Amino acid sequence: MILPEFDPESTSTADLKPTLDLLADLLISTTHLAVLQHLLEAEESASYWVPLSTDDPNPQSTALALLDAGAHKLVIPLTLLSQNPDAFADLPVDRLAVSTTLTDPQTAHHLDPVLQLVSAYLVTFPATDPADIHANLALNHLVSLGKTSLLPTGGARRVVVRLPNIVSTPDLVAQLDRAGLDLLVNASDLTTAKNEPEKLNLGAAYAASLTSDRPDGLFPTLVVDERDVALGLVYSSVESVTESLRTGQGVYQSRARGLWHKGATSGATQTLIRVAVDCDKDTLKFVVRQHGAGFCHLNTLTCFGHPRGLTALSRTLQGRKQSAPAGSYTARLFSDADLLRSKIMEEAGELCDAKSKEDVAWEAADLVYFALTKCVAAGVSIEDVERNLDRKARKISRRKGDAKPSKQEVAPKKEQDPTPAPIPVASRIQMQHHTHSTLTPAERSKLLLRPIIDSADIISRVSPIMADVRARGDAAVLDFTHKFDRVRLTSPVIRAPFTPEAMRLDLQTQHAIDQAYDNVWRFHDAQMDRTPLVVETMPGVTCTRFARPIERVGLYVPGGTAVLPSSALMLGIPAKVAGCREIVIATPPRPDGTVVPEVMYVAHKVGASCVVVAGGAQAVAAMAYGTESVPKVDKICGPGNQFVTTAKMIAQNDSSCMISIDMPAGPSEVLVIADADSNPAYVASDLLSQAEHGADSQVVLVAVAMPPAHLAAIDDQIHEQASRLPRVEIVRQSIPKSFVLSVETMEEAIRFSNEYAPEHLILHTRDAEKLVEKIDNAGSVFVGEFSPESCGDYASGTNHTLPTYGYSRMYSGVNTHTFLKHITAQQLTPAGLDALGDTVMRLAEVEGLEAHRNAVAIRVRDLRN
Ligand SMILES: NC(=O)c1ccc[n+]([C@@H]2O[C@H](COP(=O)([O-])OP(=O)(O)OC[C@H]3O[C@@H](n4cnc5c(N)ncnc54)[C@H](O)[C@@H]3O)[C@@H](O)[C@H]2O)c1
Ligand SMILES: N[C@H](CO)Cc1c[nH]c[nH+]1
Repeated sequence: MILPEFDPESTSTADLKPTLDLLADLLISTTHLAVLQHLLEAEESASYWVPLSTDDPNPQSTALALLDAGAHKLVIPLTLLSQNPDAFADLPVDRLAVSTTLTDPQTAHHLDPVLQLVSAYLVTFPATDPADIHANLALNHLVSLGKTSLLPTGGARRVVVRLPNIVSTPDLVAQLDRAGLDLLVNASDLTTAKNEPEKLNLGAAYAASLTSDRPDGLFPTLVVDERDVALGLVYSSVESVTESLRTGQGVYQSRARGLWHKGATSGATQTLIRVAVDCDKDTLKFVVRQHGAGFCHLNTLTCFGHPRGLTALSRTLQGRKQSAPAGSYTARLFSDADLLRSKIMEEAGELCDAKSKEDVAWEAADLVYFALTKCVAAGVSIEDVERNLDRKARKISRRKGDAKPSKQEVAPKKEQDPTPAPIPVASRIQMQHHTHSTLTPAERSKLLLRPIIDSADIISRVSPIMADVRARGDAAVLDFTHKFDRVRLTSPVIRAPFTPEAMRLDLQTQHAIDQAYDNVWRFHDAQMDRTPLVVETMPGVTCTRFARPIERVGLYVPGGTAVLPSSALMLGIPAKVAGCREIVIATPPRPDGTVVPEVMYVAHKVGASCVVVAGGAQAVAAMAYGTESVPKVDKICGPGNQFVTTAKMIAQNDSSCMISIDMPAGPSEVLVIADADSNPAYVASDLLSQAEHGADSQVVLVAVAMPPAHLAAIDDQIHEQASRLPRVEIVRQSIPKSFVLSVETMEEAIRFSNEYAPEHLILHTRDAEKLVEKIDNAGSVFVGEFSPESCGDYASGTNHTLPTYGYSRMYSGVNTHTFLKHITAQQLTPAGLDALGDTVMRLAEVEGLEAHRNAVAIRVRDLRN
């Protein structure tokens, strides 16, 4: 067989790539990790062999990362493998190949010691004479290695040779094949075109390895769908294989009609997904995506009738999605996400409870039905799910597979693990890169946007929750807590005074909270408006403005993926400084139904009247409308996920509950401006500190006139630091959605940042303090390399509840004024009224408001008589 070699960084062979993918095995000739990563992520059906570089400083972890990312075979240079065979000894043999160049045939035996470690040899012979292939000592030795025993996982070792000084022809392929050797052919030497005789035709080269035991020389060809369901049996010829690869369609050899482009007349065409050959190379398998009524001329999917099982269910659901009658149960399932969610949860519960074989099969079938409905509703096919399973199966570093804490009814109390987390090995964690000068205006505008949230969908999920809490009060809050937080509580409220046990902390934590409290208090206390504003606008006319606290405030402290006692400080302190009469704190429960002692301690310090043990929209609704036990408040403040933020917005617009909110404070973001003076490790650490908040966090690096090596150092730091984080799985989701923007000047950087209006802005630049006056939009600015955002997040004094999504253009972050309202007053003396009277009366006349005019006229008349 041939093994094509493809260079992803060369544009000249890019057009051939989709065809090469059809042949399954493909050697990718780059050791550029980011490029490999990108290819592996996009891979749908091919099997990539990827090389490991001899220069790799940590080949063992790169090997694991590449295999986890989906590489089918890792090609390790012989020097690397021989130096440290133990480093690769635990990796699966069927996923490893060894590569070497043999200038001296005598050195072929150097390959012997690694025999047990690999399932393939990739050997380059720079000086092989084609006439001498069989006589060649080294090749013969390789042939014998290839025939050495079966692999532990089944299958045979492959021996692939690269003969750079020999022109590749179908005859050469056939000759090598008979000796048990495969030929490596560079993609630039291959073609699918009919009129490029100087190149090797891919179809002819592929077919050269086939043998036929039929008098007509045809090859029986099994046609299957992507799930390997047999659609029918046909025949192929060299010509039809060539044509099929050229067109990417199912093309066969009809014994009656010659070359047969399947579906050309019926419309039931096939997209070719993969071609494979059986173990003795006399039968082909074509994996196709079948279009139209089906493969069979009788309009059934297969020549053996209609499909069964998952294929049948998937097709039925696809059909129903197109045509289920409005109002039918299936149509409701497709359109009502909550109904479908409840069914999936219900069936999952029933499956867990099932005992007998029959019951388990019955309940599993029900669950699969609703799970597949969810897939079809989301445009996901059963083939997509199987591809996903296959990808997961290729991962070799396994997760422990414990249930997530939020999915356990009652989780044991977390113990602090004294050993540092091991470095999780997986694919490279990397931000996208853009260059400002090459962006079109549309591309630039797109970078200014945040990941889109389907607000209509979230509103439709949050509104029923809020309505239910409004109607059923505590009972609804408890039900939603059970549903979303998996905890069955008896009361949603813990009232002050809180018990010492509930607030018990170790001394170090208590000291840290106390110090943060003092700094945040100092900064917010300084913001307090204690002295009324008094202005005599004209003699005898005195206007004043004075502040009063908002009486009752509700503070939301997030607790979904991380519990944030720091948010309790950031909200509770300004509320207390402002003098709010009632402070209510809401936060989701832990799996055991309690609230973390750190939040309880802060609640106590700020004088909260109670802690509402609920999260999400139900907590917001409880504080907005009030329930039997949750006090109704006048204003709700605090950050949270999309459910929390949407609930706050809905409540604010519902005049029946009369509340206000602080601002939309959604998923955390940071924009870092860094220049060539910056420290790559510091820059990366700041970006990661926000990327770890949630999968929807967005972090941006604006790199000013930064040399490529400096940028690469930041990239490397991001990967290295991220790989060590306990929340690496979250970072893995947020970092690829985030981006680096290279700009040439500081002016461009500031302009972009002001338009982006980040929640946090960090300046890693020379003379950073001089830039501050140029900042027009940002929630909070961190100036210079020794001012990490973490200080503001916890303890320096500024507030961390800040506007996201670009709302820093018009909103301030939480501050003491958030909890105050301002009342104005005025007092006029007789002389003042006499002096101002005519102006007011004239303006009232202009507006046609006679009673307004009269209220002044009646007094002025007295004063002037
Ligand atoms: N902008 C800021 O100032 C700031 C500050 C701190 C945190 N944050 C952000 O706050 C967010 C906190 O989010 P979180 O999820 O960790 O905690 P959270 O407390 O905001 O939300 C958790 C709650 O969401 C509810 N929920 C979960 N899934 C649901 C579903 N499918 N339907 C309805 N409700 C559901 C549950 O009741 C759960 O208790 C993060 O995005 C973080 O970045 C922002
Ligand atoms: N960075 C968050 C504001 O977006 C606040 C926070 C809390 N804990 C840690 N950080």
